[in-house]
Amino acid sequence: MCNYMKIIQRDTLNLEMNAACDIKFTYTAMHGVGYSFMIQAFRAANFKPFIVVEEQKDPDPEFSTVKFPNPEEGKSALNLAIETADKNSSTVILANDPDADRMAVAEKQSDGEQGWHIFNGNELGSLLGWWCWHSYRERNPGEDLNNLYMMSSTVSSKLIKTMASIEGFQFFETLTGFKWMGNKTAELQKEGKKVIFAFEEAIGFMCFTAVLDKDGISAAVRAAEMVSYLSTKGMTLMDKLQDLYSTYGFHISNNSYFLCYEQPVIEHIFERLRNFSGSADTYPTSLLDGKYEIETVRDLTTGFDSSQPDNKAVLPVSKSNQMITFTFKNGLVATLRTSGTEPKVKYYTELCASPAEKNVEVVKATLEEMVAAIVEEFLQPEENGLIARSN
Ligand SMILES: O=P(O)(O)O[C@H]1O[C@H](CO)[C@@H](O)[C@H]1O
Repeated sequence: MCNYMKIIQRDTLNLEMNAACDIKFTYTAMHGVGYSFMIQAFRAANFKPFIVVEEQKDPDPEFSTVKFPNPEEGKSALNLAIETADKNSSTVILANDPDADRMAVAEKQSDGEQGWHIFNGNELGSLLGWWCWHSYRERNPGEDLNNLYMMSSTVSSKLIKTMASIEGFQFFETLTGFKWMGNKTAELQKEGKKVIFAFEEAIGFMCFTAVLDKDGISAAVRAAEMVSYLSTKGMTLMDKLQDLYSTYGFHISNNSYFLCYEQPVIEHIFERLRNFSGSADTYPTSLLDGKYEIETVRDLTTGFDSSQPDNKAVLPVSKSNQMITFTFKNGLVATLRTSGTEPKVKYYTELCASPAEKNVEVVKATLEEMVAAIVEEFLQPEENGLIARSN
């Protein structure tokens, strides 16, 4: 067994439990490189072989069976995996992107009418973060939590931050992109600290430290192990997610983007927000005519951060990337930024509710209303000719 697979095995909490697991997993490599590694990794963690999506198991530069070979782009990328799973009475799908550094999970819901739930990156980050915390604690009970870290990018869900504040371990936030989290992990390790999990909403996960980067193979094995564990408790992934919400409060996100190929238009959008009342650093102060008030603004293009005593942002500033975060009084955090890799203006929003709020529909309705207003008032898609995401 190669060293990487030995680490996968070492990080496995319970080999006997996995051997006894009777949940059927379906796996797709999305026409990429993951298949042979997943076979080995499943074996290393003592799982029975998974069902593979035959048409997508080998590298194919044409990605012949999918419109976008990116499990992050929504349901259509998983159509064939869902068909395969249904044919084989399999209830959990594990999917890598073609270079197998990211991972998606779908679960068949027990209420047949609900069909398959494809977990978004924030939901998976919350679940995998919990699993890494749970398995680490099982193996290291009573260990000093001052040296134990999880991290996520600043545009990802804050559920593991809430978890850290309640459970007592440490949380660190970085800029978008795994280089920040990988480097921070290496830095913390040099100081003798332990990092057990890092993630970003773009379905990138570092479960323990087999690789100091996002890694779709180890993440898929850890997800399977979490499913295996939960099944011994009569629970599904969805049940566990609801359980996390009831402990830590609903953390509901809504992320999307517009395409924009005109650099001056992008600059106009962000400059308008920076000069909202006609002079510099006068950002919007509310949404919907004062209905939702903004508490603080952080602009990582200029370095302004009204939440800091000296108004200076803590995270690194880059003049060549547009990125503004608005924190609202009701707990919504919204970031607008330009992608570093594609012609997109992205928005990331999350409403973190208190555990006392038990009605998710209330949270969802508020989030929906606020996101619609952020898009209309801040991005102004019609005036700016932004191209809506197609799905
Ligand atoms: O938004 P851009 O800069 O394109 O970055 C994207 O590229 C990375 C892909 O995993 C993630 O960090 C994602 O957010």
